[in-house]
Amino acid sequence: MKTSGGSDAAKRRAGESAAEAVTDGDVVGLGTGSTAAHAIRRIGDRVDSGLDVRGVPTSFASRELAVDASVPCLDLPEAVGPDGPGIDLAIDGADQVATGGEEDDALDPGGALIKGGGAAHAREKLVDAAADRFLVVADPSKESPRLDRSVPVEALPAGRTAVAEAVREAGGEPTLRRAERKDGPVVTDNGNVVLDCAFGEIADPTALSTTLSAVPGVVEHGLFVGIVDEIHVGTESGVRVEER
Ligand SMILES: O=C(CO)[C@H](O)[C@H](O)COP(=O)(O)O
Repeated sequence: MKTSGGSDAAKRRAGESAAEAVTDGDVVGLGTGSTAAHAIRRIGDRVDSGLDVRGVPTSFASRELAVDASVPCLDLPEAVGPDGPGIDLAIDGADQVATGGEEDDALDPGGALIKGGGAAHAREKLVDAAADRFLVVADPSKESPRLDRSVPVEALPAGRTAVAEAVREAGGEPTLRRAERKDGPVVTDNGNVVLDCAFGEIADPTALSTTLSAVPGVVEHGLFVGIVDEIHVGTESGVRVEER
């Protein structure tokens, strides 16, 4: 599994803290990445102790982890279809979490995220946005007043050059994500490619999100704006939980 950012102990504290928010009968969105993996394992321990939950995985990797941890799974269409139970909460990691700035700043990005370091952001956004509550799990290395990391943009393979051009027109510099242990690009669980797009400091995540979503050939991008309910930040000594 891809890992990034702070210590594994801090990630574990964050993941396990969010896993404690799961209650009997819940349907839980299961995020992707090394921090969300701790939450999945903890939910699995609680299932072994009798907790009744069903997980909705956000990726091939999170489904595999859930199966290993004995967490029963539902597909997203089953969960959110007309006869489905819905999703009570989702627990997912992030590559960067905006902590925000001045209270009177109309563009305060507090709670906005960049996701997609594991190229799973399209399904993650579907699941996280569909949940009644979305809990982010992170360590302090992910926090920043403003978002300034590259934004992953999942694009249809045939649209990659047109999408790259549109990103340049929007002020970004796109780089096709390459696989580490295979020749050629990373291919997502959906069969698409990923452009990592550097925009520098993102003053207005909402506006950039709208711009990127409107580009033909963009399947989904990694800016998550206005959907976070709680952020569980694991530290070396404990967990800080912030509501949004
Ligand atoms: O968005 C993601 C995958 O697409 C991950 O949640 C994000 O990359 C954080 O991963 P980690 O917890 O391993 O640092």
